[in-house]
Amino acid sequence: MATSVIALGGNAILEKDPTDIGQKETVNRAARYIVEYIKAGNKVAICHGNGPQVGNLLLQQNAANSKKNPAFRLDTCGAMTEGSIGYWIQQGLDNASKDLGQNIKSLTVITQSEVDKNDPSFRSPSKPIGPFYTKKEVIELQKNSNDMFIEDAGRGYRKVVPSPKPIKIVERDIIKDTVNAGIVPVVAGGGGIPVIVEGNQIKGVEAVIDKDFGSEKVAEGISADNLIILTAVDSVYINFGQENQKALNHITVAEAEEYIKQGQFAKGSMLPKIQAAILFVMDHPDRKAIITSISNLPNISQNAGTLITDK
Ligand SMILES: Nc1ncnc2c1ncn2[C@@H]1O[C@H](COP(=O)(O)OP(=O)(O)O)[C@@H](O)[C@H]1O
Ligand SMILES: NC(=O)OP(=O)(O)O
Repeated sequence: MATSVIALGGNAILEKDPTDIGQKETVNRAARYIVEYIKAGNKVAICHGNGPQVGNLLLQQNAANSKKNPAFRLDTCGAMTEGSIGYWIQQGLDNASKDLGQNIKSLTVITQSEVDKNDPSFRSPSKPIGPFYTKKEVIELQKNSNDMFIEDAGRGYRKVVPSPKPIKIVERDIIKDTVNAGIVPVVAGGGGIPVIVEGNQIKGVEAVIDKDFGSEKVAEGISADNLIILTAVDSVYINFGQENQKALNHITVAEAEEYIKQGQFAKGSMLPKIQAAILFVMDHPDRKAIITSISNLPNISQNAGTLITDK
């Protein structure tokens, strides 16, 4: 029985409809595919992104900010998205499981990821969160705030926040026990809540971890065979968005590194997925990383999506 970490992208969850109902519909669709995947004989841990969701939540917090009802900080907002998206995924799995005659049990682990307080990303925000804006809207927004924005993979501008690399998952042992007990854990949402360790104390920090790196850490921690990253595109492309774009069916670590050098993968979107895939499969000929869309999950055994292997 193979063990897979399946990571659902935040933008893939909030593809069109930003309401909770709309996002739940996408999650329900994904949950059905995941239940089918488990039914076919796979053990699974589920991770998810939170970029759009945590950014939107922060906007809601700030819009209502007052002395009596102060806005929460980013680490707490991250925890809130682990709860809300975990709830959507658990409910989706429960309902799909009943529909498909399975007895799948799942549970959400509010997960913390330890980061280095000196991580260079604290000085150089790079993680896009929240909605996409036009250049004109950004100029307006910057009149009243110090927020930083970047252009995100040809889709518009987004606010960026620090995104330190996860060093280790605080709850890694319990996650492994859960998988071994045959329960599907929903873990490391948004890459895990970023925390630093001071002495024997853990403390939240204001940042958003890239869920691709968080998922990779989970995959390492549970000795997974496969890291499956589900996003809004069916495949990874070279010359993405241009007339001559070409889908990549299978690449090795060496080829992926060459494409990175050529700048083929956008920072903050496709690049971390490829980097996480490389980290996972490098020097592990038995491991596979697959990047594809949610709707392609049923087709990955027929070579859908982009497969990344060591050699
Ligand atoms: N080379 C590339 N191949 C495919 N997609 C790319 C590439 N470069 C950038 N992208 C963009 O990256 C997006 C995936 O990143 P992102 O939206 O951050 O993912 P997530 O679903 O994890 O939130 C794709 O939907 C696509 O718009
Ligand atoms: N935290 C995170 O990486 O979220 P996305 O997958 O939504 O970018």
